[in-house]
Amino acid sequence: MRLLFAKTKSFFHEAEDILRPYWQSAERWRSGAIVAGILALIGGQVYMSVLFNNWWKDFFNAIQAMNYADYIHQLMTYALLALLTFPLEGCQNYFQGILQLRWRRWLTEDYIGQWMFGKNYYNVQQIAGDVDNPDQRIAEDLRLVTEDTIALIVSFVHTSASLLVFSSILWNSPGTLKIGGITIPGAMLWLAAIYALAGSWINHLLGKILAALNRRQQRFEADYRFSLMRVRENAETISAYYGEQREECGLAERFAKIMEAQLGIINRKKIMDWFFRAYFLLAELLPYLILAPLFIADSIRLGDMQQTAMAFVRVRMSFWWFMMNYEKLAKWKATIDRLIGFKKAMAQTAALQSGEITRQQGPLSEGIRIARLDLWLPDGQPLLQNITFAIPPASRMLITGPSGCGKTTLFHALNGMWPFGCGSITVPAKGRLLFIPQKLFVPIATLRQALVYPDASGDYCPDSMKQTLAAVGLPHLTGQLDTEQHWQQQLSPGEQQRLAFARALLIKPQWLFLDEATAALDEAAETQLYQLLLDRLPGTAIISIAHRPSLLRFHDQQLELIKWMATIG
Ligand SMILES: Nc1ncnc2c1ncn2[C@@H]1O[C@H](COP(=O)(O)OP(=O)(O)OP(=O)(O)O)[C@@H](O)[C@H]1O
Repeated sequence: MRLLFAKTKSFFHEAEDILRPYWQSAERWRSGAIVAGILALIGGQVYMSVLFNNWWKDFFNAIQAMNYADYIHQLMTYALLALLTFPLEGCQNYFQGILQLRWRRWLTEDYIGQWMFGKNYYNVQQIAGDVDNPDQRIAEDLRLVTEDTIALIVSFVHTSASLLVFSSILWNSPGTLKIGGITIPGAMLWLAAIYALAGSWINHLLGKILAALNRRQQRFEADYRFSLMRVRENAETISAYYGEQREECGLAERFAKIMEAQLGIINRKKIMDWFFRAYFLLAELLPYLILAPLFIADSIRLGDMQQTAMAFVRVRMSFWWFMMNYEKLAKWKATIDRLIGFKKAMAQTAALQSGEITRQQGPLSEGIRIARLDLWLPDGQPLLQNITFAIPPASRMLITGPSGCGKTTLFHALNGMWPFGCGSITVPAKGRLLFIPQKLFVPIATLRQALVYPDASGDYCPDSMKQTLAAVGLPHLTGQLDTEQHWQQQLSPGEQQRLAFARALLIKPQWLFLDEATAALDEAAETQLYQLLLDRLPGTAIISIAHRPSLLRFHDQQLELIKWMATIG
């Protein structure tokens, strides 16, 4: 029990970290006003339900007295009450929706910011742990957490207010219970409370596994969606390998996991439904077991019996809140758990970034300097050791070495993307570094935007874009600057590499890092593109990773890496 209490306390503490920041943001006053509006509407609804409760008494008393005029009068009153009630709930739903929208927008901006900050979106993939599908956490979990938190709190407040009001009605109700000759005061209230709380507890025991089952299912759903997306993204390669059967098997395996998780949830819900049905059937009858004998003995009037029975239902339903919302609470907890995982992963990656590789800024004239740099794999195994070299402005360096020795990782370290290691990297405070990675990224956008990614296309002159495209061997694309396409799928790997050179020529960085940037091109094209770089960017330092010795003539230094150390030639 103590363990359960400690666990619950720590969960709510962590949940507070997810939910509180919005209510401390600049939006808190506006949203606070919306919350005040919702509370006022809830108050109005509870007040109306008390009026309705009184109406039931008067209505049945009119029937019992066989008073037709009063009966008609009660019907008119009902119509009036109904007219007043309708807008209250509609307005409350509207305000709830607006509040959810604002909260979700704020959280989404905050989470996207955290994800993008300090290359977290990349670094998070390097660390082990519970960091699956961050995209789902941002897109779906933030929607769910805002929707469900508001819905649960609003319904809890509504229920508590109803409980308070109807408890007092029930406490003063005429239903009495005698045990051993002793009259129990507020017997109907006790009965409603005990029955509902006992039911809620049994329901909790039956359903406590649901949170874990829901979490598992959400994870499998996200994995499945991601696999489908990968098939779409890599359609060409899969098709070239005739990989359909393998993909079908993979998708079927992932889908089977969803089925299995879903079945677990269905089975658990089935047991809970059986219990719920039996519980509900008895609950309907319960107030009349006490009130009907009193009515038959002529101790109470029909209207009093109906009013008490209605109040009994309201109190029972209020105590039942936990049971009614069990599944929603389980889903809400699963969502919060996933967001806590996301936050922890972001904190973990932020801690990695402040690792043992020191990055500092230096004067432009001294260029980039690397001193006593060791690089490790994420599990701590050494990759490269004691690397010291400098890249002066406008110099040309070729980095070679056997596959897997750590060339790309060295680039990642220079780019601030590899936190595992120690030593120091000094980068000039001024002057732009541009990295052209092995796997080029071409956004789904207009060619104009794709060409100068990540810069804004409006900063570049269309004529120079066209001229550069023609110079790198893509003259057929000059007329398509405003065409929006999935360029990565449409362009051949060689064309994508030409596009990367065009990007470098337009952006004109002071330091240009090329990671096997001509691997998909023939030697003639490679020569032409490198010559273009030397001619058009004479002030740019070019650092290339390549396997082909033919590139040596475009560079004046060679850094040869072998696993665990480096030699400069
Ligand atoms: N996130 C990671 N987790 C574990 N190991 C990694 C990770 N990233 C890279 N490695 C490993 O580090 C080693 C160096 O990889 P890197 O890509 O730097 O090699 P490379 O010299 O550029 O190879 P190539 O010439 O084939 O491109 C490889 O053995 C690779 O498997």
